[in-house]
Amino acid sequence: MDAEAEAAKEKEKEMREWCVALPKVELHAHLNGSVRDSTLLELAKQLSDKGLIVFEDVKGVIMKNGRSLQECFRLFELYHILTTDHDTVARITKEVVEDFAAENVVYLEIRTTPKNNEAKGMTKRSYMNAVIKGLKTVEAVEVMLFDSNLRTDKTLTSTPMSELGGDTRKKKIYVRLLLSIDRRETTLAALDTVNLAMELKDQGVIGIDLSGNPVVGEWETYLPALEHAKELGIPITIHCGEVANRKEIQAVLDFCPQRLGHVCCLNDDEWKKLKSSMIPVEICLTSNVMTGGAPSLELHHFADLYNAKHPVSLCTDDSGLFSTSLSNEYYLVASTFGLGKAELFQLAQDAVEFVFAGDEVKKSLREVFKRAEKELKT
Ligand SMILES: CNc1ncnc2c1ncn2[C@@H]1O[C@H](COP(=O)(O)O)[C@@H](O)[C@H]1O
Ligand SMILES: [Zn+2]
Repeated sequence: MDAEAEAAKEKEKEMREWCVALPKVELHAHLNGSVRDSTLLELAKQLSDKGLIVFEDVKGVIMKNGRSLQECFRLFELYHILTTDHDTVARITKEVVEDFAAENVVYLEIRTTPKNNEAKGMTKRSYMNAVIKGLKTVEAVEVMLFDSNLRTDKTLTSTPMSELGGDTRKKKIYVRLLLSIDRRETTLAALDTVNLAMELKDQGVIGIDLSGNPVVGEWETYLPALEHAKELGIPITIHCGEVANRKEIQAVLDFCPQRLGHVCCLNDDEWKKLKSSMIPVEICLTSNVMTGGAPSLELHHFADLYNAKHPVSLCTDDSGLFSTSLSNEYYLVASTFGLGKAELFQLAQDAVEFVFAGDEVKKSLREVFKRAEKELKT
């Protein structure tokens, strides 16, 4: 390798490490899309030992690189076969939190679809109990799940950055849950999910998401549930424009949720409407490029929104499925759009304002960033 290539490699390494050290806020992460490959393979092996699947076939699918949008939803079918029993749901939740905390995510909203599965004796409520149990078993890091943590925790605002960033002592991470309505669900099932979110609001659940295969289902089916959530004052985020469904994109923009995911296939009028709405957008670069929502990283609509000073927050969507991490998404923004460290820091910090958690949490997170600014060289 010549000296120039060597220097470029060194520079990339330094920037990647800086992106890991940067405190980050993750607002769009699906639980089952964020499972480690090693865990999926282990679960597949167990089912194969019981003769329920053929390990080699499943391994090929899990490790495959191609991830078209429709392939993703076929993969989720497989993931759900592997993960949907109470103990495994608790396990993957624990691991997902640990993985995000390990790369200095200081606030994490995990979204997941509560599932009924009669064969496993699972109801939407028992599925969520397993998720919450998983959060409580995290050991590698201190999970701040309740607002009451803030009253008992006097140390967070005075915790040195070194503790939040990869030191031997326990790091802290705020975790909140969003309940996803899957586009395959009926109106009644969607309403059940909203009611469950309300029941679990003292257990870390703070919002509702609409997701699932964008070529399936009708907006009118979920609307009563989304309106019910709005009436109850539950914050809502909606997957918008993963495919060019004009009628639905219009309806979503008119609905005015608190946040939007993706916004890939908007036409000029919808784009204008989005920008004047100032609704924060969860940007998922790798996911959009892999699934064809954006033609390439270079041509991703992040640049347009960022330059227009539209509120945006970088997110992973499905870090397991797309083999990415939030630090990698920040690195991609630096390497693709030329943002420097000061701009990346600002981008990470701005996301604090779009979290669904309350003012006390925001205040603590602002403190985290204030301290980090002094310690992280920008
Ligand atoms: C790639 N872009 C995407 N677009 C739409 N929905 C997506 C998604 N990625 C994930 N999901 C939604 O999240 C579920 C998996 O996590 P949970 O079982 O809920 O934890 C998927 O089944 C799908 O409904
Ligand atoms: Zn998503």
